[in-house]
Amino acid sequence: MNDTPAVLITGGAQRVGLHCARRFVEDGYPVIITCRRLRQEWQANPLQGIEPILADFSTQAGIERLVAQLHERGTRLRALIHNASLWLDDSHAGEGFQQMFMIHMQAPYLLNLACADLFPNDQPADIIHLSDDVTRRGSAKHIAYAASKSGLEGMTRSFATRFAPRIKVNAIAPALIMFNDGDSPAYRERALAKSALGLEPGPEVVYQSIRYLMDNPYVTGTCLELNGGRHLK
Ligand SMILES: NC(=O)C1=CN([C@@H]2O[C@H](COP(=O)(O)OP(=O)(O)OC[C@H]3O[C@@H](n4cnc5c(N)ncnc54)[C@H](OP(=O)(O)O)[C@@H]3O)[C@@H](O)[C@H]2O)C=CC1
Ligand SMILES: Nc1nc2c(c(=O)[nH]1)N=C([C@H](O)[C@@H](O)CO)CN2
Repeated sequence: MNDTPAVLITGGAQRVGLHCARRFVEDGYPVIITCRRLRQEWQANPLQGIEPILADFSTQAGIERLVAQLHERGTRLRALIHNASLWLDDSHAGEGFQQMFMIHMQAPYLLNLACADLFPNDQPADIIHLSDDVTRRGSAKHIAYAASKSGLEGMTRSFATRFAPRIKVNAIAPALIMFNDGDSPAYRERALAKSALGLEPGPEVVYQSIRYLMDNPYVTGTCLELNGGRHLK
């Protein structure tokens, strides 16, 4: 059995998380991802080097089940990457707020507290929170989403203080990384125009940012901007 500590990516079954999971495998890391459902396509094309664990963070019990599973199987962690996310607008009102609080704040909070002991003491250790550039200015249409991501960024500093010097804790605040299939041409044009660089970079820039934070021993308690110069517009 490979006893190299694993990289755990929550919500890693698609898009940014799955890209990063595959890149970590290419770079020699064992990878665990969480997802709420296994993908049909994995029957014909199994995930190489990536172990999926079913986990739903919409309830505290679901989060605690993941904690128990990781301890029961003796998981050792190199990095815990909180990628799982719901991007809901405010038409979802209180239910949406509750769900995004659970996924963007409660799950990282409980997992960080309960899984800190899974990091070996004598090796580099990282926790990385995936936030959003929207925390910089807020969002008129995603108030609850922005609030929950702001809370996640605040926890970055708190956990960095609590876990230093053993575990580094940082956040990444991306702006547009990759569109969703249903995004209209008009929406895409508007989104691209919001940044100085005006591009849809794709998920590799997130992997590069994660590796920067993991490979640099002198960075903790920070939030790395990854926004194409949106703050310049
Ligand atoms: N894409 C972009 O342009 C941007 C992304 N970001 C951030 O980067 C990260 C990755 O983005 P992206 O790949 O688009 O994310 P997705 O919207 O594709 O969501 C990632 C995963 O989150 C998981 N998830 C959702 N709800 C729950 C839940 N209740 N319990 C457990 N897991 C859940 C889903 O897993 P499953 O499908 O298995 O249920 C989903 O696959 C996110 O944190 C996002 O907020 C920030 C700015 C821009
Ligand atoms: N969980 C998600 N969060 C976000 C997504 C997404 O697809 N899933 N997408 C965005 C947008 O790209 C936005 O940054 C630009 O329109 C934000 N967060």
